[in-house]
Amino acid sequence: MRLSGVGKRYGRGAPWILRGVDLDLRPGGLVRVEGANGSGKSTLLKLVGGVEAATTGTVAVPGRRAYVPERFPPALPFDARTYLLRLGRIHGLSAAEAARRSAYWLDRFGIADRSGTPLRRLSKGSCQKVAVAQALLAEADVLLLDEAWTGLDQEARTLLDEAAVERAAGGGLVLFVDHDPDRLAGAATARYAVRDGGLHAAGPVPDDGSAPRVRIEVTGPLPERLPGDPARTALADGGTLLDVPARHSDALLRSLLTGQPAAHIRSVRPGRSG
Ligand SMILES: Nc1ncnc2c1ncn2[C@@H]1O[C@H](COP(=O)(O)OP(=O)(O)OP(=O)(O)O)[C@@H](O)[C@H]1O
Repeated sequence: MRLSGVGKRYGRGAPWILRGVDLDLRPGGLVRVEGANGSGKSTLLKLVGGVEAATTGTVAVPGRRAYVPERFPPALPFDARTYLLRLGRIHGLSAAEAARRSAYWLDRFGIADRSGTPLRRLSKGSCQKVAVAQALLAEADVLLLDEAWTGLDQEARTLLDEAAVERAAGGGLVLFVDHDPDRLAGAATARYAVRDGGLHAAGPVPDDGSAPRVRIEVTGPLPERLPGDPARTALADGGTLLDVPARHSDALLRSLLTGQPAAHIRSVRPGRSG
């Protein structure tokens, strides 16, 4: 994904919100965007998401994009299931796949019993779950989360944390804004700050090898891609030893347990640090 010389203002004569922004991000990144209120974080995500057009410069984002806006319009004339099905179709899924993924995320967020409720009658928290679900079901190449955790209960926040990590580990690029400075702190691969219309690298999050790791011994066939991109060592008895940073271990274990066919997990142990 690449932004080149991007500027944005909302109308002729209006102040520039962003100017001369260059950004080059690779798949697999989990990127935090920070900045003061009104600095232009949402504007940046909207440009990447194709929701707003750049005033100057070019925005090149390959693949499928999914976006959770800061504010979800609650007055949409759909129930949750119909809305997710439609969004799934817009994301390019077949009707059957859209239905399968909609049901999966409604269930994961614990609102399957409200799938037929009109969105305007759902609580704010449930509505936010639907807003998040529509983006997750896309399994997008670029996932944009604009304060998507706000309004979610703790369980749903954790689920979204894991889903974001999984998307990045699965080769997606995730950009997120959140007021909690610790949001995905252990998992983020880079941070950028929007300031005075410019985008400034706030430093890559160091992975100096000193982070705790987890070792998982499995048997059975493994997919090519796994959350956390674990190091793999073939064992003499045909099993495989997977070694991942601990922050990816939940996502990895879930993926192993829910894979088709599910892998057989023989042991899970703390690994080396440093
Ligand atoms: N559709 C719009 N029309 C006019 N001005 C807008 C529009 N959207 C945003 N702005 C203005 O652009 C500036 C940046 O807004 P933006 O929402 O991108 O900032 P932000 O960093 O995400 O802010 P916050 O942290 O408060 O959500 C603000 O001054 C805002 O008023």
